[in-house]
Parts: sequence; structure tokens; C-alpha cells
Amino acid sequence: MSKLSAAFTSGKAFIPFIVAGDPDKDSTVNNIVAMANAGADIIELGIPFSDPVADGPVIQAGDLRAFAGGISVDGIFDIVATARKQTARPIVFLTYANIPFKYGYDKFCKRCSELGVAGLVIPDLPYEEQDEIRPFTKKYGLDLIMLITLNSGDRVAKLAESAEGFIYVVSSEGITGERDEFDQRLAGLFAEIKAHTNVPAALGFGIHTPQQARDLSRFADGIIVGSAIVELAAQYGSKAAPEIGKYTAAMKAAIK
Ligand SMILES: O=P(O)(O)OC[C@@H](O)[C@@H](O)c1c[nH]c2ccccc12
Repeated sequence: MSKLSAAFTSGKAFIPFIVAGDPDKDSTVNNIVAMANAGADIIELGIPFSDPVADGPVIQAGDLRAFAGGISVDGIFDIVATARKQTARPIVFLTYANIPFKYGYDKFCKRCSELGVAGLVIPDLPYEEQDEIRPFTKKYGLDLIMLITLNSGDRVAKLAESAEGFIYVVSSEGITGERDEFDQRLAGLFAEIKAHTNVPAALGFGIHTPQQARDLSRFADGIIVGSAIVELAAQYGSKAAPEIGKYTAAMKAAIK
């Protein structure tokens, strides 16, 4: 079984997101280790990008802090290598398609597999263009994470059937960021996905409170949170690890 799918076997999974290099490499390592020690089941590490079309203001600000700290893709690989000495928890990259393309698909995926990065979430990679990178994710044993939204319509079946690791269900239209209400149709979307695959499906976009996480995990196999954590990184800077750890523990406890 894929390492990512296995992270869902002992209950609901909590999947926190941070921006790599926000505000520097050492802090990112500390934040990864804090989230792992606090019970994160998978860690989603964002590779900052100059044109992050799906990122809301909180994550864009994290990207800018990371750029100001001089982050690079190789610097991000260094972060993972250092974190790996302290935790074996699965890591996935959230990356826009241009980054592995420019780095070179083969070299990028090879480096990921050497460091134990288990999968890639590529929000701007259309289903029809997956074939460009899939030979390389396959070659190096990485899971290519499918994104499914309420607007996926009749593509839900083929997306679910080609899924590996886990499925990222996007809760809402638009950009990342905290929300107070969620679409009533989400439970039905999960049911539809489950009719096509046994690959676990996690929900992200807008979730920030333990109560929301608890409610939504009635039908979602996992809960993904980004902006609320990146906000802690903004507030506490290089001293954010204990705060991020506390938040992770509270969210994990809510969905257990
Ligand atoms: O920030 P939120 O609303 O908690 O959503 C998670 C999200 O940040 C993270 O998974 C993510 C960051 N950038 C993205 C771009 C597309 C899809 C998802 C993401």
C-alpha cells in the first residue's frame, strides 16, 4: 500500500500545510518536526511560486516571506533532508506545475524519492496534462494526488479511478483561506468518490476550527489545513513551532 494511503488506516488523518522556507529553512524544519510530533499524519509542504493562482492572501504572504528568506527548490530539498533526520512522517509537496517542469521532471521526482517525499499535489495541472509528469512519478514511486471539486462533474469517476495515495477534495471555489460555511453537497461528493475508489479522500480549503474539522470528518477521511497554520507562522515567525504544534494537536484530537 502507498505510504500516503497507509496514513489513513488508523483513523481520520490530519494534514497540515506550511510554506517551505517561511521565514527560513531552520524554522521550516522545526515546524515540520513540531507538526509530526503533535500527531500530523501527512505533512503538506508548499513550494513557493511567483504566480500562485490558487493561493489566498495568507499563503501568498507566506510565499513572499520565503522568497525574502532566499528560498530555492534545492533549499527546500535541504529542508526535507534535515527534517528526515528527526521524523519519518510522510511529506507531500504542493507545487505549481512550472516548478518540476523547470527543474526537470526526472531530476525533481528522483530527488523527491531519495528524500522520501511520498507524493505531489499540483493544483494547476489539468487532468489532460498529467501524462507529461506521470511517467516520472511512476518511475520514482511518487503518488500523484488528484484534486476533485464540486465542479468536477462527470470527471469525478475518472479522477477517482486514476487516484493514488489520497484524493484532495477542494471544499470551495476560489482561493485558499479560512471560511465559516461549507457547501451542503460535499457529503454527496464524498459518497460519489467512494463509489469509484478505495483511495482515501481528504478535505481542504477553508477549514480552521476543531469543530469544523470534527463535523467535516464525519464524511471526509482526512482534514487539510493551510491558512490557519501559515497565519501562526506569520504571527510567531521563527518561534512558531510550539504554537503550530499546539494547534496541530488540537485539530488531530478533534477528528480522532
Ligand atoms: O489554506 P486553507 O484554506 O486551509 O486550504 C489548504 C491549502 O492552503 C493548501 O492545501 C494549499 C496551499 N496552496 C494551495 C493551492 C491549491 C490547492 C491547495 C493549496
